[in-house]
Amino acid sequence: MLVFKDDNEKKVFNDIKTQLPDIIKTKCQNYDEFYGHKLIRGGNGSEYYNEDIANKLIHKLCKAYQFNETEIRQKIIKILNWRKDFNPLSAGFLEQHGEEFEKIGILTKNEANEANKKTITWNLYGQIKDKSKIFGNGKAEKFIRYRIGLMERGINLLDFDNDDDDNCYMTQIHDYKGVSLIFGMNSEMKSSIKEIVSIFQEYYPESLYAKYFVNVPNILGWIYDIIIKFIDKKTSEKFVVLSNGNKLGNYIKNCPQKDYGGTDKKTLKEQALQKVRPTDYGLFLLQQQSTQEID
Ligand code: HEM
Repeated sequence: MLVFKDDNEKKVFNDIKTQLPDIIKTKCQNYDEFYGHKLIRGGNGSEYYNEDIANKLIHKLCKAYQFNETEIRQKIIKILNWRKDFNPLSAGFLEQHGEEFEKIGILTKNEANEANKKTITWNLYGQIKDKSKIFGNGKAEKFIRYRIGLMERGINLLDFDNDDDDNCYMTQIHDYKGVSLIFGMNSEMKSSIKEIVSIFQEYYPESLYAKYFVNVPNILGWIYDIIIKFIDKKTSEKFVVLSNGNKLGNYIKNCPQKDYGGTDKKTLKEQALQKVRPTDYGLFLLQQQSTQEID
């Protein structure tokens, strides 16, 4: 159910919903997909429109920008144009990113977990032994597409059609186990992190519930201090840093017992989802792109 604090919020939501077809037509190159779903009725792929889901996503956008109508309009234009140009659906479901990236990213979904901790993206960044393979010259762009691809697959595991709100945000975990204590940050690594963080902040509103950084050696606290400078307060309030990975079970009860101190006997690798399917509309758009490319 959509919750409005007052009549003004409801009015802003209704105004945005009414204006969306025109905004999308005149300012967004006709691109009407957000988080895998169709935001407006009619047009190409009209059979994929689901009003409940569209309402939920429009409500998310309103909430993200505190129901400020002008700001919501501007952000929608930015987000949809970015989605059209960057093509995160392709990064998530079509592109092959290479084994060196894939082995550090895991997605899990556990219905038994607490609300909005059911869908989890795990980033095993401590396993990066050779920084140059990920952040070396010219690699950064590939890494960014991989990371956004993982984000998109995570978004696809969320439920926007349920009445309850218990799986419409995701949780993310960074595991720095194994990280070298003399890990320096080269400029390419710093700028990649900065870019990913800014893409998440700008283009993935209301998607993150909580973010845990585990197995963080105290001696690397300076990295946190550098990165936190370019994170907005609304995002950083969701961060929890744990030097001991086994404490994660205090926050996510059913996470793997092994390494993370939860109750689930399955290891993280055993829990990892092998394949995530795009939404029907996402698949339709991807198929259309490949037909256009062949034409
Ligand atoms: C092994 C060295 C590290 C690597 C390769 C690494 C990698 C990354 C990457 C790629 C991101 C972009 C956001 C994402 O992928 O979700 C990121 C974000 C971040 N990292 Fe690390 N990191 C390292 C060490 C650390 C350490 C030691 C800390 C201390 C807690 C830290 C804290 C953060 C924070 C706070 C963010 C921002 C997250 C966000 O805005 O979503 N990182 N890191």
